[in-house]
Amino acid sequence: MELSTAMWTAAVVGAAVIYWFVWVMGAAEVKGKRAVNLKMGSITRDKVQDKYKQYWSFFRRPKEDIAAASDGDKVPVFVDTFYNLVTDIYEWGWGQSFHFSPSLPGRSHREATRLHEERAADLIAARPGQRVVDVGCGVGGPMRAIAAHSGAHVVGITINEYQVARARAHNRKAGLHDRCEVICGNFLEMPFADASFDGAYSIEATCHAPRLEDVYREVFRVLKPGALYVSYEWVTTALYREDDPRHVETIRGIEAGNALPGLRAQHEVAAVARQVGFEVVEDRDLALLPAGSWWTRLKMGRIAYWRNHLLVSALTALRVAPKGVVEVHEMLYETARHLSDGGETGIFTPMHMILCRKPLVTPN
Ligand SMILES: C=C(CC[C@@H](C)[C@H]1CC[C@H]2C3=CC[C@H]4[C@H](C)[C@@H](O)CC[C@]4(C)[C@H]3CC[C@]12C)C(C)C
Ligand SMILES: C[S@@+](CC[C@H](N)C(=O)[O-])C[C@H]1O[C@@H](n2cnc3c(N)ncnc32)[C@H](O)[C@@H]1O
Repeated sequence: MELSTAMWTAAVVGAAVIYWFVWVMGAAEVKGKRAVNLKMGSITRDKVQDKYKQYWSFFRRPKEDIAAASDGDKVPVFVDTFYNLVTDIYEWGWGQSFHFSPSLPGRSHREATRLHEERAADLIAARPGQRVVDVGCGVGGPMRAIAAHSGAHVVGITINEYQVARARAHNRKAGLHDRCEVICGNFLEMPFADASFDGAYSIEATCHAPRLEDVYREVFRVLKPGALYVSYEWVTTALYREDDPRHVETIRGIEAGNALPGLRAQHEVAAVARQVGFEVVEDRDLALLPAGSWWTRLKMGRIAYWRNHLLVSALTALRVAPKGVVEVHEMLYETARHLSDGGETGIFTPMHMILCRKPLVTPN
């Protein structure tokens, strides 16, 4: 074979391999987001690396420092930065629902995710004609599943402007835009009138609040008397020991890689709900047996994470993805390891469920 023919053949084969690697192997978990389209939310390309560094130096500190009054107020700003950095990577590698669910034998991750969301809708007895608030809605995976399942009108709130745009685009595409609304705002000061909702839910979102009572008090305020609220909380369990360095490393790793100002203990959740005025109807960990383990999906994804790492490194070298994406991806890889350690040891759960009711009459 002539040299030029060999070179052309190599070029064509190389291009085919890159195409296969990026567009076929690197296909989004849920069609729509691909590696070549990774944006970093509303951060401009040249600022991604700096924003990541700022994020990391804020959240890698011990929770006592983050919780200090002055820095506690900065948490929502850094949570917003976090979601600018990770939203596209989450959609690309996980899908439109940014949460875990118990694995179900014979069912796909997508089905298990949907059933976990529908369970929230059933717990608050959401039904057609009702107005329900999704506290910390992400790009709206749960909102669409819940609106479709229950027939209720869902209003989602997220601190991140980029997620609002993504959620609205997905709602329109799913034909659910007349029943799913999304607004940008802080769930610690919701822009909603008192007693304006028939129900509320939050899925793996209130863990970003520096003080759980602040978000629960807001949910209480916007609910009508008698209305139900369900939350899936990220907490440490009774098996967590502060004097075990491996436990501490796992929990610190989970906090730093997920923009958390400090995980709460499982037993604190119901006490906070009562403190703001709720009646606690049910309070239990949905991860406990007979539930299938939620962390197997993370462990099974390891080969895909390596492929993704090579892909983001190549795209950064080619200047398709902005500088900083590789670091963000590495942080997520690390956090996935801490999360599955937390699940396997049983010291952490992302699905402690609390179901509360706002009393018909609120005592003075
Ligand atoms: C509720 C929260 C988010 C929970 C999960 C949706 C995400 C937690 C860790 C994330 C991921 C870790 C590894 C990534 C992988 C390296 C990459 O190649 C593809 C995306 C990941 C799988 C990513 C997906 C989302 C998570 C599972 C928190 C923030 C309160
Ligand atoms: C892990 S995501 C979960 C999203 C969604 N519940 C889901 O399961 O797909 C957490 C969400 O909480 C939102 N959030 C965190 N802090 C917030 C705040 N102070 N105000 C409003 N939204 C907030 C984030 O923007 C994000 O949308």
